[in-house]
Amino acid sequence: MINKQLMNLLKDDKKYIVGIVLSKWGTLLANIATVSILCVTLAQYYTKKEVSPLMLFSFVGVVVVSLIVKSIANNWQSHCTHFASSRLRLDVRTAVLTKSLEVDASQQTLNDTELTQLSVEGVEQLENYFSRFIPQFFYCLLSSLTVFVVLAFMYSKPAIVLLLCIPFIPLSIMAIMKIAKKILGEYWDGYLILGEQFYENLMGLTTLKVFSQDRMKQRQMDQRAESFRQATMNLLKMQLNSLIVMDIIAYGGAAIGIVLALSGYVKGVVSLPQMLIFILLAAEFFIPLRQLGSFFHVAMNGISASKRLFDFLDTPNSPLSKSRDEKHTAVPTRIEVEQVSFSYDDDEHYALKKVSAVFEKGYLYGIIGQSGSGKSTFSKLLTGDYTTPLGAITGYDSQGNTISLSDLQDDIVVVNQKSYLFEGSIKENLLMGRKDAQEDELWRVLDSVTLFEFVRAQPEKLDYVIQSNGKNLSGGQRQRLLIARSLLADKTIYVFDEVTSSVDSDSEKAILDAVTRLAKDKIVLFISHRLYTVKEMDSILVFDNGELVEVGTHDVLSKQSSVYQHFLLSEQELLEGGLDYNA
Ligand SMILES: Nc1ncnc2c1ncn2[C@@H]1O[C@H](COP(=O)(O)OP(=O)(O)OP(=O)(O)O)[C@@H](O)[C@H]1O
Repeated sequence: MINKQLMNLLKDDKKYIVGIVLSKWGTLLANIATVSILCVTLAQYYTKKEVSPLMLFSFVGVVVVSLIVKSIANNWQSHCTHFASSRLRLDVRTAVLTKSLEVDASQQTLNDTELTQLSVEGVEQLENYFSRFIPQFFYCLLSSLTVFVVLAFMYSKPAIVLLLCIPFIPLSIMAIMKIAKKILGEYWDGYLILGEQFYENLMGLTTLKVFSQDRMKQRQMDQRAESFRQATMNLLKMQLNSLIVMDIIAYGGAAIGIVLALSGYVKGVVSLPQMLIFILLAAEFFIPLRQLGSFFHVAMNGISASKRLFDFLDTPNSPLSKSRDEKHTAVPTRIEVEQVSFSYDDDEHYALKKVSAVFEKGYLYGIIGQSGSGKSTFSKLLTGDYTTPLGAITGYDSQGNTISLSDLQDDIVVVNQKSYLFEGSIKENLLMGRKDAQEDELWRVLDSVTLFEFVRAQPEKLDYVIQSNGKNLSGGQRQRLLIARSLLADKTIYVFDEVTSSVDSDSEKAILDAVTRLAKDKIVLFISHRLYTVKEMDSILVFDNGELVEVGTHDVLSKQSSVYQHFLLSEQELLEGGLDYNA
């Protein structure tokens, strides 16, 4: 019932749980005092047909003090609950986000949608575990003991009977837990799959409409929603059934206690006030346990969500991940790639096979190859999206000192098809590259990608608001803005992956000019499947079927490399003589 791994999450916040338990206990003591004085007063009135002034004074005094204690305890309880839950939510969400940055992409057990759902809804459910279930669990132990002592003090036999009924509730909870695990597993699976499909269909809605597949997808979603509804109903059914079982135990136990107290009174073993106190407190004996039962169901949801979160948090970190505080100072001027191989599925199919290459500062490297030849995989290994134990990638500074790949990655900026522009002003998006950049620097980078005139023509200038992922920009403008942001970051190594693949010829020229200027004092890798874009570059690396087959300038390769010549020929045919490469 108490999950060790979950409890470890609380760290220093255990004091809030103690606070909640003590405040509940304070309320219970106040209740016991009120019930006792009420019963004694009623008994006096019943036997003497009057209430003495002292008794009345004691009654009012105890009720007022109890109300004050209860009000303080309630306030303290909400304070502790608030802190316990808000700190926990923040801690878990931070842990999940940090982990998602540290895990190698190939090791990710959850996709982005699942991660979002678990971090939002899953963490909310987890909060119930800590702020409701756990305090109630400890409170139950304390309250049962307290009420037992009070009742046993008056009439021990029925008090012991009540005590013997108690284990039935945890036992029934444990029995239900076994059945609940499977039902909750189905519930969460259904929830995550539904969320994932909904998100995917939303993202691809235009495509679905274009191909008239939206109705079909809608039907699929309806089916999924229906099975999720059924899983939710099964969960509710299970919860209601178990609550009935717990009600029978709790109220049945209280009824037995009341009957025994009444028979004790009839036999003259207990006095009238004792009998009344017993009757009223018998329910108090079971109510916390009954509440524990209902909190348990909510908590089970959190435990089930936490299992998935813990599986994710237990994923081993990428060997390249490191603390954000560790900063290296050496500036890389050379990268050596030695015999690097990589397979996505750890099987026989290698996306990269024994690739060796050298990249130096001040040079622009074009990387080309047919679709699927391994170009992007190569860039993902450089940037740390994926890691491989096969081969080595090492950096060197100008003195020849080595720089590890993880340090090297601090100096790499990549622009690819997945690079994102956020909803906000142009300025805000640019400042993500370097937050302390001055306005004149922003204009300079805009100018270097020929966006200066476009931005200046906007009435809001740099405050012109772009929609999410640059929806209100043309493809070329979007791509140029992404490059401007990367230039502002002023890193040492740049990887541009297919940045000209979907832009007009003016944007393409602007991008190529900017990249060529950048390479004068940086290491720049430019991945493209269009040969003519890399023709002027200092060195061209030709990938074929995962292998680096040729390296050289256009002039050398076009004379010596059969793969390059073949590539050249097929592209020329495709463009139907539109470009003369040997010009
Ligand atoms: N995430 C992935 N999981 C499994 N296999 C992958 C993954 N990404 C790429 N591959 C495979 O790895 C091989 C190399 O792909 P890669 O994306 O590196 O090629 P590319 O040269 O960049 O192609 P393109 O020019 O079309 O982008 C291909 O066989 C591809 O199917």
